[in-house]
Amino acid sequence: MSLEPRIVKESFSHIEPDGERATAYFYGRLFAENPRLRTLFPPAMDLQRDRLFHALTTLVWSLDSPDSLAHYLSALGRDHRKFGVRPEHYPAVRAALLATMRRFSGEAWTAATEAAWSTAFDAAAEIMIASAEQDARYAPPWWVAEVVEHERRTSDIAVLTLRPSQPLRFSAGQYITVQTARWPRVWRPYSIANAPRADGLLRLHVRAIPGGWVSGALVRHTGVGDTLLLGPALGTMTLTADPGRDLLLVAGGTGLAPLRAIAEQAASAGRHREVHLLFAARTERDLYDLAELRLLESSCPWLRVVPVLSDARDGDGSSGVNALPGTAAEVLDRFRDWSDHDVYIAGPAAMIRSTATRLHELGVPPERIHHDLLEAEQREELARRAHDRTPPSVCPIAGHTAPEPAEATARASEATAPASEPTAPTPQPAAPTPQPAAPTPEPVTAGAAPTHSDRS
Ligand SMILES: NC(=O)C1=CN([C@@H]2O[C@H](COP(=O)(O)OP(=O)(O)OC[C@H]3O[C@@H](n4cnc5c(N)ncnc54)[C@H](O)[C@@H]3O)[C@@H](O)[C@H]2O)C=CC1
Repeated sequence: MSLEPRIVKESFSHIEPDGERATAYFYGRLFAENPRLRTLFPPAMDLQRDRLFHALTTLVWSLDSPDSLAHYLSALGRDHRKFGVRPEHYPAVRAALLATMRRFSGEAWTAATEAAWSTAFDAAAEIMIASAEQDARYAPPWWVAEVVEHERRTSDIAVLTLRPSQPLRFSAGQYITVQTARWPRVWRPYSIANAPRADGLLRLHVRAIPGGWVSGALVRHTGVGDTLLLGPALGTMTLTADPGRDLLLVAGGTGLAPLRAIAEQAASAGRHREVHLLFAARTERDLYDLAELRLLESSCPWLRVVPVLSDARDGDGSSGVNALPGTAAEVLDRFRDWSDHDVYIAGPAAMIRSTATRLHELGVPPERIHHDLLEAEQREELARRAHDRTPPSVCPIAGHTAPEPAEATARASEATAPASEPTAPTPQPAAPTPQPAAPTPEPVTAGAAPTHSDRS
């Protein structure tokens, strides 16, 4: 049977306003019919519901664009290997999903709607399963990586250098998900801040956000010699083949990470494209990588680095680093005509929006402005919800000591990542050595959506 995007979208619009209740029903149904699956998930399911709904929304609204849908689902299938998802998990999810749609569509649910959803789910599952199987031929489901350098650049920002135990293939601009021994089963996304290197090392820029379990652990409780788990590289904001255009890179805060990687990639590509890198931060203190960027700049005549400080308008220290006052969007017209450049933007969602809008006004065609706005928005929404949540009365992860006050709120939300099978536990602080060859089974919906989600 052929895909019926119109029917699927129409019926989805019935449940979309009721998404929160529908996803709660979905998981209730899934676990009622497959009690064994419940043990694979953590007690607090709220963030997990958000992720499922995001994945479903992406799927439904991409049905008209088969290429981008296939790309999205392939990445989702590959990424789900780290949860131990197997083909036999899909029918349980299919049954729970159809039951949910039926329940929340009311009289709008017909035989034709059911057939359209069944076909859409089967097509999606087929792509995810095939992608996972193909990936399994040359890559592990996850990587074990040793921290070989840990630099605290500010009180809340650290730059980590990691050595994966096996080669981890990626393109400059992509991100990986990270799990710490301190928070088993909780994965958070971080961009890789370097282009691929012969020695395989990866760098991450991490800001500890309020209520962020993983970011707090990576910045404050991780050191050289510690072990992390990494998921596969994901994301589409990569450098386009050199069309002869120069580059403008606009970074906001730790959004610098993927753009640094792209600058390095451009440098290694032979003909040097001229690169302008605007590093926008709030205060001079937040220019956590400026010293390194200046070093890079001094050895690369094609690179120009410009710090921009939004909260230092009255000469309160910005002069020391020769920064422009204002936001990235506000200073764009002080340089040159960007209309013949390829532009990449990374940082807070609002900063991406205002910068892209301004560039458009300045004559840069939209197809030359690259960013991950949708992921940034979802990431911030998840981080906001995580911050708003009340802490659980008991620690959700067996064997952990009581949370520190600053981490308590985070636990309530970040414990929503998929849990692993008891027989093959994910690494604990004392024994952080998972076996890539023996992934732990997870339901297919676990960790859905490469949201890049909350970079918390
Ligand atoms: N760590 C990583 O690997 C990556 C992080 N990101 C994202 O980048 C963001 C960086 O956050 P922080 O370092 O805390 O940055 P921040 O909040 O300190 O802001 C960085 C810059 O963005 C500007 N900005 C912030 N809000 C704005 C608004 N509403 N309108 C216009 N400009 C605004 C600030 O003025 C500043 O110049 C996070 O959302 C993070 O998720 C993106 C890619 C990679």
